[in-house]
Amino acid sequence: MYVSTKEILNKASKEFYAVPAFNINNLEFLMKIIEGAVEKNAPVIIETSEGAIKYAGNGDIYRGARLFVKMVREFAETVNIPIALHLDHGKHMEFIAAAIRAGYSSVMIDASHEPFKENLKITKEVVKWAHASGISVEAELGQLAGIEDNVSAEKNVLIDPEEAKIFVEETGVDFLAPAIGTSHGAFKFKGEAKLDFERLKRVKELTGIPLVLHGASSVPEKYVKLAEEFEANLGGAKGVPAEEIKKCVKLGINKVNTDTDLRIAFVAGLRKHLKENPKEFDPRKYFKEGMNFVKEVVMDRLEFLGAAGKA
Ligand SMILES: O=C(COP(=O)(O)O)N(O)CCCCO
Ligand code: NA
Ligand SMILES: [Zn+2]
Repeated sequence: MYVSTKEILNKASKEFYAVPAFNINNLEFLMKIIEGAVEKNAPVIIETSEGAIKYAGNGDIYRGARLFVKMVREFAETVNIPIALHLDHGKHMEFIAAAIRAGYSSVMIDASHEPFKENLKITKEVVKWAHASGISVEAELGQLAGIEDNVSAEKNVLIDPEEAKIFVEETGVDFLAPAIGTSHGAFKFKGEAKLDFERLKRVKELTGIPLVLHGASSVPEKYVKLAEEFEANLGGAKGVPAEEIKKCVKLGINKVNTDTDLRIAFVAGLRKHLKENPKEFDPRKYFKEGMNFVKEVVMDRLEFLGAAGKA
Protein backbone atom coordinates (compact mmCIF):
# COMPACT_ATOMS: atom_id res chain seq x y z
CA MET A 1 0.00 0.00 0.00
CA TYR A 2 1.10 3.57 -0.80
CA VAL A 3 0.67 5.41 2.51
CA SER A 4 1.46 8.70 4.25
CA THR A 5 4.83 8.82 5.95
CA LYS A 6 3.11 10.21 9.05
CA GLU A 7 1.09 6.98 9.37
CA ILE A 8 4.27 4.88 9.26
CA LEU A 9 6.22 7.09 11.67
CA ASN A 10 3.47 7.73 14.22
CA LYS A 11 3.12 3.95 14.67
CA ALA A 12 6.90 3.56 14.95
CA SER A 13 7.09 6.40 17.46
CA LYS A 14 4.39 4.86 19.63
CA GLU A 15 6.09 1.46 19.61
CA PHE A 16 9.69 2.75 19.78
CA TYR A 17 11.06 1.12 16.64
CA ALA A 18 12.45 2.79 13.54
CA VAL A 19 11.80 2.54 9.81
CA PRO A 20 14.67 3.00 7.36
CA ALA A 21 14.36 5.63 4.63
CA PHE A 22 16.42 4.39 1.67
CA ASN A 23 17.56 6.77 -1.06
CA ILE A 24 17.07 5.79 -4.70
CA ASN A 25 18.07 7.21 -8.06
CA ASN A 26 16.96 4.32 -10.28
CA LEU A 27 14.82 1.21 -10.77
CA GLU A 28 17.44 -1.30 -9.59
CA PHE A 29 17.77 -0.01 -6.03
CA LEU A 30 13.98 0.44 -5.74
CA MET A 31 13.36 -3.15 -6.81
CA LYS A 32 15.69 -4.61 -4.18
CA ILE A 33 14.52 -2.33 -1.37
CA ILE A 34 10.91 -3.39 -1.95
CA GLU A 35 11.90 -7.06 -2.32
CA GLY A 36 13.80 -6.91 1.00
CA ALA A 37 10.95 -5.13 2.81
CA VAL A 38 8.39 -7.63 1.51
CA GLU A 39 10.53 -10.54 2.70
CA LYS A 40 10.85 -8.88 6.12
CA ASN A 41 7.14 -7.96 6.15
CA ALA A 42 8.16 -4.43 7.08
CA PRO A 43 7.08 -0.85 6.31
CA VAL A 44 9.66 1.05 4.29
CA ILE A 45 10.25 4.65 3.22
CA ILE A 46 11.70 5.40 -0.20
CA GLU A 47 13.34 8.81 -0.46
CA THR A 48 14.82 10.85 -3.28
CA SER A 49 17.12 13.84 -3.03
CA GLU A 50 16.77 16.89 -5.29
CA GLY A 51 19.72 15.46 -7.25
CA ALA A 52 17.84 12.20 -7.83
CA ILE A 53 14.83 14.10 -9.17
CA LYS A 54 17.05 16.12 -11.53
CA TYR A 55 18.75 12.88 -12.64
CA ALA A 56 15.49 10.98 -13.31
CA GLY A 57 13.86 13.92 -15.07
CA ASN A 58 17.01 14.74 -17.01
CA GLY A 59 16.75 18.27 -15.61
CA ASP A 60 12.93 18.48 -15.77
CA ILE A 61 12.05 18.61 -12.04
CA TYR A 62 8.33 17.85 -12.27
CA ARG A 63 8.92 14.99 -14.73
CA GLY A 64 11.52 13.47 -12.40
CA ALA A 65 9.23 13.72 -9.37
CA ARG A 66 6.32 12.27 -11.33
CA LEU A 67 8.44 9.36 -12.56
CA PHE A 68 9.40 8.39 -9.01
CA VAL A 69 5.79 8.68 -7.80
CA LYS A 70 4.59 6.41 -10.61
CA MET A 71 7.38 3.85 -10.08
CA VAL A 72 6.90 3.71 -6.30
CA ARG A 73 3.09 3.64 -6.54
CA GLU A 74 3.27 0.80 -9.06
CA PHE A 75 5.27 -1.29 -6.59
CA ALA A 76 3.29 -0.15 -3.51
CA GLU A 77 -0.07 -1.00 -5.05
CA THR A 78 1.02 -4.55 -5.83
CA VAL A 79 2.52 -5.55 -2.45
CA ASN A 80 1.09 -5.91 1.05
CA ILE A 81 3.42 -3.66 3.03
CA PRO A 82 3.12 0.11 3.71
CA ILE A 83 5.41 2.16 1.44
CA ALA A 84 5.87 5.95 1.49
CA LEU A 85 7.80 8.22 -0.88
CA HIS A 86 9.66 11.15 0.70
CA LEU A 87 11.50 14.16 -0.70
CA ASP A 88 14.84 14.20 1.13
CA HIS A 89 16.65 17.51 1.86
CA GLY A 90 14.21 19.73 0.00
CA LYS A 91 16.13 23.02 -0.08
CA HIS A 92 14.58 24.74 -3.10
CA MET A 93 10.89 25.55 -3.38
CA GLU A 94 10.59 24.27 -6.96
CA PHE A 95 11.47 20.73 -5.76
CA ILE A 96 9.02 20.92 -2.85
CA ALA A 97 6.33 22.20 -5.22
CA ALA A 98 7.04 19.39 -7.70
CA ALA A 99 6.97 16.73 -4.97
CA ILE A 100 3.67 18.01 -3.56
CA ARG A 101 2.13 18.26 -7.05
CA ALA A 102 3.45 14.86 -8.12
CA GLY A 103 1.97 13.15 -5.02
CA TYR A 104 4.89 12.38 -2.70
CA SER A 105 3.85 11.06 0.74
CA SER A 106 6.01 13.64 2.53
CA VAL A 107 8.61 16.35 1.97
CA MET A 108 11.60 17.55 3.96
CA ILE A 109 12.15 21.27 4.06
CA ASP A 110 15.82 21.59 4.99
CA ALA A 111 16.43 25.19 6.05
CA SER A 112 18.85 24.09 8.78
CA HIS A 113 21.63 26.26 7.36
CA GLU A 114 19.46 29.34 8.09
CA PRO A 115 19.38 31.08 11.50
CA PHE A 116 16.73 29.62 13.85
CA LYS A 117 14.07 32.30 13.22
CA GLU A 118 14.46 32.00 9.43
CA ASN A 119 14.36 28.19 9.53
CA LEU A 120 11.19 28.42 11.65
CA LYS A 121 9.53 30.90 9.27
CA ILE A 122 10.29 28.90 6.11
CA THR A 123 9.30 25.59 7.72
CA LYS A 124 6.01 27.05 8.98
CA GLU A 125 5.10 28.15 5.44
CA VAL A 126 5.95 24.76 3.91
CA VAL A 127 3.93 22.95 6.61
CA LYS A 128 0.83 25.08 5.85
CA TRP A 129 1.28 24.45 2.12
CA ALA A 130 1.99 20.70 2.35
CA HIS A 131 -0.74 20.02 4.93
CA ALA A 132 -3.27 21.66 2.61
CA SER A 133 -2.52 18.73 0.26
CA GLY A 134 -2.47 16.12 3.06
CA ILE A 135 1.31 15.76 2.82
CA SER A 136 3.50 15.47 5.94
CA VAL A 137 6.64 17.49 6.56
CA GLU A 138 10.11 16.84 8.00
CA ALA A 139 12.48 19.64 9.03
CA GLU A 140 16.00 19.76 10.46
CA LEU A 141 17.38 21.73 13.42
CA GLY A 142 21.11 22.08 13.98
CA GLN A 143 23.56 21.17 11.25
CA LEU A 144 24.87 17.75 10.25
CA ALA A 145 28.52 17.75 11.16
CA GLY A 146 30.59 15.34 13.24
CA ILE A 147 31.60 15.95 16.83
CA GLU A 148 35.35 16.31 17.19
CA ASP A 149 36.59 15.20 20.65
CA ASN A 150 33.14 15.59 22.19
CA VAL A 151 32.62 19.21 21.36
CA SER A 152 30.62 20.15 18.32
CA ALA A 153 32.31 22.03 15.51
CA GLU A 154 32.78 25.74 16.21
CA LYS A 155 29.44 26.58 14.55
CA ASN A 156 27.61 24.97 17.52
CA VAL A 157 25.83 22.72 15.01
CA LEU A 158 24.08 20.40 17.52
CA ILE A 159 20.36 20.88 18.08
CA ASP A 160 19.20 22.91 21.11
CA PRO A 161 16.35 20.89 22.75
CA GLU A 162 14.63 24.03 24.10
CA GLU A 163 14.66 25.56 20.62
CA ALA A 164 13.29 22.27 19.24
CA LYS A 165 10.23 22.55 21.50
CA ILE A 166 9.45 26.06 20.27
CA PHE A 167 10.18 25.06 16.66
CA VAL A 168 7.78 22.10 16.67
CA GLU A 169 5.01 24.02 18.45
CA GLU A 170 5.27 27.05 16.16
CA THR A 171 5.66 25.21 12.82
CA GLY A 172 3.40 22.17 13.28
CA VAL A 173 6.07 20.09 11.55
CA ASP A 174 5.29 16.34 11.57
CA PHE A 175 8.80 14.98 12.15
CA LEU A 176 12.12 16.50 13.10
CA ALA A 177 15.75 15.69 12.26
CA PRO A 178 17.91 16.68 15.26
CA ALA A 179 21.63 17.18 14.52
CA ILE A 180 23.30 15.08 17.22
CA GLY A 181 26.75 14.45 15.70
CA THR A 182 26.29 12.42 12.52
CA SER A 183 27.22 13.59 9.03
CA HIS A 184 26.49 12.45 5.49
CA GLY A 185 28.68 10.20 3.41
CA ALA A 186 31.23 7.47 3.99
CA PHE A 187 33.75 9.39 6.12
CA LYS A 188 31.72 10.35 9.19
CA PHE A 189 34.15 10.30 12.05
CA LYS A 190 37.88 10.72 12.46
CA GLY A 191 37.93 8.63 15.64
CA GLU A 192 35.07 6.66 17.19
CA ALA A 193 31.43 7.58 16.47
CA LYS A 194 30.30 10.25 18.97
CA LEU A 195 26.56 10.88 19.15
CA ASP A 196 24.98 13.13 21.78
CA PHE A 197 22.42 10.73 23.27
CA GLU A 198 21.51 13.02 26.19
CA ARG A 199 20.57 15.75 23.75
CA LEU A 200 18.49 13.31 21.68
CA LYS A 201 16.61 12.16 24.79
CA ARG A 202 15.79 15.79 25.69
CA VAL A 203 14.53 16.56 22.19
CA LYS A 204 12.16 13.58 22.31
CA GLU A 205 10.89 14.55 25.78
CA LEU A 206 10.28 18.17 24.75
CA THR A 207 8.76 17.54 21.29
CA GLY A 208 7.12 14.10 21.52
CA ILE A 209 7.07 13.70 17.72
CA PRO A 210 8.77 11.14 15.44
CA LEU A 211 12.47 11.95 15.03
CA VAL A 212 14.78 11.35 12.07
CA LEU A 213 18.44 10.33 12.11
CA HIS A 214 20.38 11.65 9.11
CA GLY A 215 23.83 10.42 8.16
CA ALA A 216 22.91 7.02 9.61
CA SER A 217 24.82 4.71 7.26
CA SER A 218 27.04 2.18 9.07
CA VAL A 219 29.49 1.72 6.15
CA PRO A 220 29.76 -2.07 6.75
CA GLU A 221 33.34 -3.42 6.66
CA LYS A 222 32.19 -6.40 4.57
CA TYR A 223 31.29 -4.34 1.51
CA VAL A 224 34.09 -1.80 1.90
CA LYS A 225 36.67 -4.62 1.93
CA LEU A 226 35.06 -6.35 -1.03
CA ALA A 227 34.93 -3.14 -3.05
CA GLU A 228 38.62 -2.49 -2.24
CA GLU A 229 39.49 -6.03 -3.30
CA PHE A 230 38.27 -4.95 -6.73
CA GLU A 231 40.18 -1.70 -7.02
CA ALA A 232 37.80 0.64 -5.13
CA ASN A 233 39.53 3.32 -3.08
CA LEU A 234 37.41 3.92 0.04
CA GLY A 235 40.25 4.22 2.57
CA GLY A 236 39.15 5.70 5.91
CA ALA A 237 35.44 5.05 5.32
CA LYS A 238 33.63 5.03 8.69
CA GLY A 239 29.95 4.93 9.59
CA VAL A 240 27.66 4.79 12.61
CA PRO A 241 27.81 1.30 14.22
CA ALA A 242 24.42 -0.47 14.30
CA GLU A 243 24.62 -0.61 18.11
CA GLU A 244 24.79 3.21 18.26
CA ILE A 245 21.80 3.50 15.95
CA LYS A 246 19.85 1.04 18.10
CA LYS A 247 20.54 3.31 21.12
CA CYS A 248 19.12 6.24 19.13
CA VAL A 249 15.98 4.21 18.34
CA LYS A 250 15.48 3.49 22.04
CA LEU A 251 15.70 7.25 22.66
CA GLY A 252 13.08 8.14 20.06
CA ILE A 253 14.53 8.04 16.53
CA ASN A 254 11.87 6.59 14.19
CA LYS A 255 13.17 7.26 10.64
CA VAL A 256 16.76 6.30 9.77
CA ASN A 257 18.10 7.81 6.53
CA THR A 258 20.35 5.40 4.62
CA ASP A 259 22.01 6.19 1.31
CA THR A 260 25.76 5.53 1.49
CA ASP A 261 25.41 1.90 2.62
CA LEU A 262 23.35 1.03 -0.45
CA ARG A 263 25.84 2.79 -2.72
CA ILE A 264 28.83 0.94 -1.25
CA ALA A 265 27.06 -2.43 -1.31
CA PHE A 266 26.11 -1.94 -4.95
CA VAL A 267 29.51 -0.77 -6.15
CA ALA A 268 31.21 -3.72 -4.39
CA GLY A 269 29.01 -6.19 -6.26
CA LEU A 270 29.33 -4.33 -9.55
CA ARG A 271 33.12 -4.13 -9.39
CA LYS A 272 33.35 -7.83 -8.42
CA HIS A 273 31.02 -9.00 -11.18
CA LEU A 274 32.64 -6.92 -13.91
CA LYS A 275 36.15 -8.04 -12.96
CA GLU A 276 35.12 -11.72 -12.77
CA ASN A 277 33.01 -11.66 -15.93
CA PRO A 278 34.94 -9.68 -18.55
CA LYS A 279 32.70 -11.01 -21.31
CA GLU A 280 29.46 -9.82 -19.67
CA PHE A 281 27.66 -6.82 -21.18
CA ASP A 282 24.02 -7.48 -20.20
CA PRO A 283 23.15 -5.01 -17.38
CA ARG A 284 20.52 -7.41 -16.06
CA LYS A 285 23.44 -9.74 -15.35
CA TYR A 286 26.28 -7.45 -14.27
CA PHE A 287 24.01 -5.41 -11.95
CA LYS A 288 22.73 -8.57 -10.22
CA GLU A 289 25.44 -9.08 -7.61
CA GLY A 290 25.40 -5.46 -6.50
CA MET A 291 21.61 -5.50 -6.38
CA ASN A 292 21.68 -8.55 -4.15
CA PHE A 293 24.09 -6.82 -1.77
CA VAL A 294 21.70 -3.86 -1.67
CA LYS A 295 18.95 -6.26 -0.64
CA GLU A 296 21.17 -7.73 2.09
CA VAL A 297 21.78 -4.26 3.56
CA VAL A 298 18.05 -3.49 3.38
CA MET A 299 17.00 -6.67 5.18
CA ASP A 300 19.71 -6.35 7.84
CA ARG A 301 18.68 -2.75 8.59
CA LEU A 302 14.95 -3.54 8.73
CA GLU A 303 15.82 -6.26 11.26
CA PHE A 304 18.04 -4.28 13.63
CA LEU A 305 15.78 -1.20 13.55
CA GLY A 306 12.83 -3.33 14.67
CA ALA A 307 10.73 -2.65 11.57
CA ALA A 308 10.68 -6.33 10.50
CA GLY A 309 7.23 -7.83 10.99
CA LYS A 310 5.60 -4.42 11.55
CA ALA A 311 3.89 -4.11 8.17
O1 LIG B 1 21.00 11.40 5.85
C1 LIG B 1 21.09 10.78 4.79
C2 LIG B 1 21.86 9.47 4.73
O2 LIG B 1 23.21 9.73 4.83
P1 LIG B 1 24.30 8.56 4.71
O3 LIG B 1 23.66 7.36 4.05
O4 LIG B 1 25.37 9.16 3.87
O5 LIG B 1 24.74 8.24 6.12
N1 LIG B 1 20.48 11.26 3.67
O6 LIG B 1 19.66 12.33 3.78
C3 LIG B 1 20.69 10.66 2.35
C4 LIG B 1 21.28 11.67 1.36
C5 LIG B 1 22.58 12.24 1.84
C6 LIG B 1 23.79 11.82 1.00
O7 LIG B 1 24.28 10.57 1.33
NA1 NA C 1 14.74 13.45 4.91
ZN1 LIG D 1 20.39 13.60 5.29
